Amino acid sequence: MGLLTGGAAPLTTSFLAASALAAWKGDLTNLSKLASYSAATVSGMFLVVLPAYRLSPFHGLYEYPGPLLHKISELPMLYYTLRGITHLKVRELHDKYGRTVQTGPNSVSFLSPASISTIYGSATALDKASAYDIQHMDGAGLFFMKDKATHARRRRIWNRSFSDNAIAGYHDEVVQCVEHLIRCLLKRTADNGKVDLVKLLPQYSFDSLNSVFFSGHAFSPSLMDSDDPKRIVAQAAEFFAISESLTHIEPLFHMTMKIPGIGALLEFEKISIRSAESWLRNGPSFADGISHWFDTDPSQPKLEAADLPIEAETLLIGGADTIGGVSVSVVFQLLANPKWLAALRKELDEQFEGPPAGHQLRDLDDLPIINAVLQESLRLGAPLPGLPRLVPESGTVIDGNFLPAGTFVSVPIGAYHVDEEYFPDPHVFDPSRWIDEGRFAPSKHLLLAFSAGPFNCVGQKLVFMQLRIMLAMVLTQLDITPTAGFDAAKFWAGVRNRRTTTFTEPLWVKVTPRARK
Ligand code: HEM
Repeated sequence: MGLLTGGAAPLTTSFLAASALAAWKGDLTNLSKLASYSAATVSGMFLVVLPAYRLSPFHGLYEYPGPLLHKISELPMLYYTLRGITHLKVRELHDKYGRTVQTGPNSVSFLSPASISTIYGSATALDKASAYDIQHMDGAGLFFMKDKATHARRRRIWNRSFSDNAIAGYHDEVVQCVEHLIRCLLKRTADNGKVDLVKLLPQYSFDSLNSVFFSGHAFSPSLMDSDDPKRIVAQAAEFFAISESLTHIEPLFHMTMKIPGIGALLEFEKISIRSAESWLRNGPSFADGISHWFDTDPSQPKLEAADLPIEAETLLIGGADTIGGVSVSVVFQLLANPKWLAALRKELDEQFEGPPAGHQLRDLDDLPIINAVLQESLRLGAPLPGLPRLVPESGTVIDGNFLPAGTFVSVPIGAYHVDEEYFPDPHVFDPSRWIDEGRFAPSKHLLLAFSAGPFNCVGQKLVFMQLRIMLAMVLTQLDITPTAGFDAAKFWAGVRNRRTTTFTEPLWVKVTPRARK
């Protein structure tokens, strides 16, 4: 991960000190000489010695295939991340070098179900890598916890918000938010003749999370009404993108955070702190998501109030930014694949006569097409990239390869999801790959969008519930037509991924009340 890692840090330091001192020869009268010898030595170190070491048989990853530039420096991966194209570039690396590729001086990427099981799976899961230290808020948050025992204790608290009962309790809030979305889609179309889904759907997603988890106390007014003048959606995405990029220059992270101007990018941390304080001040107005963490049952572990800000940050990014991006992807896929839009509408029309009443929306779990459409959209548009894990002291064997202690390993989600061997015709949007004998079959293939094992996504049931309700209500009540000039290939080529999915192209549509035949 880091520029100085790759097993070379001790070697680097000793070499540096020894060569600068040797050149200086103890001449106390000329300290500036020491400075210039040191500068020359540091440059030599970075330009010659470190790369030579990283390419040498003394380096633990010598045997691993990968491009020379990646073997000597983390900079290529940093560059791809800054451009939001890591998922595409890592796929290209695997196409060229095979199922195992060295992507950085100390990082190896694997592409196989067996490696998923070794790296992330329950029994053998490796620890989270130091990339998870890239945050500087006070308090301890689930997402950033690396120690498995501490993590498991906090996870028990979070799990309470995602029990079947808890999720059923969010149903009315979710329905009300989609009703609000529908009004907003119609109003923006009426006002401007069209509406940009890239802008509106993430606003909807933040509003929905605010209602469901914060009883609406995180921010006010709603982003769909205000059009987000404080740029909450954009700031969350920028925050996520910066964190992802900094994982490649991790040793410089804390230094970077002190640079004037960079701190302003952490405005999102302040939003999270204010959201937590507001919830604590006002309290829940129903059994909202956060209220489950402060359960009054004395036998249950509770969250410390001091940890709420960092957990609020996880909620706003992990729970809202993700669903926002996936909502755009799923609607885009339906517009780009009218055959599947028609199939989904048919399924919904057969299930409901007219727009479904709120209570009817509780029974969408068994409908094959709506669930398969979501699963397929998550395959092609998974928001999170590779999730780095750390090889323990003893080293480990993955796919028959020995990895030395301290190596960062991962399975790149985007590259895995378009692997021909596991997903034939991988770039084709084909929900039928998730349907078996007329039923939704999520385990027909291995989807990695929510990761696997002890650190997997705690919110996945809520994701499906929320997106199913959105699709069912919107498609039974509205007609959505792309505006003239809709270019599916161009839109999809503009998808960028840096832990957050962003879109360089707008998705303009016209929305009208549905004309029923
Ligand atoms: C489409 C939507 C979502 C996707 C694709 C997604 C994906 C993921 C993935 C891949 C991870 C593992 C991250 C890692 O190991 O670094 C994760 C973790 C997590 N997700 Fe999600 N997520 C989504 C929505 C949500 C929602 C709605 C919530 C909460 C409201 C949520 C809360 C979390 C939390 C708290 C973690 C950390 C879990 C742990 O360490 O135990 N996510 N998510």
